[in-house]
Amino acid sequence: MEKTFITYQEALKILEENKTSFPVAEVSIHDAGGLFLAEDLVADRDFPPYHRVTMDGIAIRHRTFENGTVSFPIQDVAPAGAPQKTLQDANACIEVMTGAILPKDADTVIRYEDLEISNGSATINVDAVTKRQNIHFKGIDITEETVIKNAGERISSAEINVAAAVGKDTIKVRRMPKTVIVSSGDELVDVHEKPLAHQIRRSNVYGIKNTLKEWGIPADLKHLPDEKEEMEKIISGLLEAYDMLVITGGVSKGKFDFLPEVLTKLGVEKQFHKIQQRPGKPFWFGKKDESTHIFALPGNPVSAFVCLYVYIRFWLQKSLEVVDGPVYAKLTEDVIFKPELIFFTEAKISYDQEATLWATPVFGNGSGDFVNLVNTDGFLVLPQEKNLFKKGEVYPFIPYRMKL
Ligand SMILES: Nc1nc2c(c(=O)[nH]1)N[C@H]1C(S)=C(S)[C@@H](COP(=O)(O)OP(=O)(O)OC[C@H]3O[C@@H](n4cnc5c(N)ncnc54)[C@H](O)[C@@H]3O)O[C@H]1N2
Ligand code: MOO
Repeated sequence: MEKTFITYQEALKILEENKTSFPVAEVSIHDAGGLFLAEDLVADRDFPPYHRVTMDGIAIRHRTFENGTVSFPIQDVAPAGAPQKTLQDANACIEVMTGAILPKDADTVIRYEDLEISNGSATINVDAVTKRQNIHFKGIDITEETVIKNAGERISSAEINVAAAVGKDTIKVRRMPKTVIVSSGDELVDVHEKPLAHQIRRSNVYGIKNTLKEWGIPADLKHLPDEKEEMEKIISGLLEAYDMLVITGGVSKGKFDFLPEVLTKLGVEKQFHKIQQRPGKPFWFGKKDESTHIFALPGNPVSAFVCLYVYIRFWLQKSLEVVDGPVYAKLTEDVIFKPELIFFTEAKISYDQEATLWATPVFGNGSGDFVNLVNTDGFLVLPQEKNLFKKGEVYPFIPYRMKL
């Protein structure tokens, strides 16, 4: 019976065929972290832009030292932030500070720790002084007009540093989809409410919202009742207002699982419904007018989590043209899984001293047991074609936890 559902690979193929491209927006450097570059970051000058002194001390001409001079009268002081000085006399020195421009006609810097300073002279008290030491030479890191980071890459703090250094107070980025996360089900009350005996809090959407935030996508939250007309009215408005709808619950076979029917009625074209997998089988994906993408995740929190990290992440990566190879981990123990489904196993990871990543399955009580997610780090992808997965075998691993 499962065969009427599509496979994991087929689902990925359909998602890729339905990738979109996000428009370009210009944002302040303060808000660009985590977003994707829509322009190259280019060096506006050499890095470093001048011969930069890297130690506090004196600058000399090395030839003079080579010829036997160890005491140098101090001609001047060059602080960081002052225009370049010139070493007027080859037998003299200039005191230089870290970050200063190397004085003209000097070629070597000796740090204060290797000097004796008295009566306006610096005496070198070490034998070894290498020509050009303690200087970060102009353009050695990168030269003017070189692309430092290509468009398409994600902006981390390292790219923010570079953007600031090249004078970009605004950065062109991909504008992420305007997103709403929608819960459904009359058993759900909001986080600040006290649930009655037959109710639970709608926890799911808060976790999904946080994940999307980590991916650079702020999202609004909405709730749908299990009532067809009301559901239709609300979703119709959301389809107008948002680029991406992430809905949880109401996609299975229950008497109140109206969602697929309502979406179809509102002109959303179904691309697939149900995948040969556990958990997350009832996952539904569709789009409206090429512009609005709708991901209806199963209500069970672990299933929703799996579909978010496996499929929504994949669709976003394809839409942003992110190239991201899989992470692999080794099983610490045998796993037997009989159903002919791909199995996304909750697992905890650890590294051993050979730098091998190990994954230990931590089985909770099914896809409703979201407390178990607190004890794990991601999902091990155990393929459909096998039933026995042996200790030491390597499988793709999809992490959901960032480790510092
Ligand atoms: N006869 C069948 N029943 C079910 C099937 C099936 O194939 N045939 N599939 C099962 C599977 S697998 C899943 S997964 C669930 C998915 O059902 P729905 O997507 O319709 O989700 P709901 O029924 O609305 O909710 C399931 C479960 O999750 C809780 N939930 C829902 N939303 C939230 C939320 N925002 N925060 C926390 N918890 C939430 C809800 O209370 C239910 O307990 O269907 C199986 N049934
Ligand atoms: O496969 Mo459904 O996704 O529980 O548990």
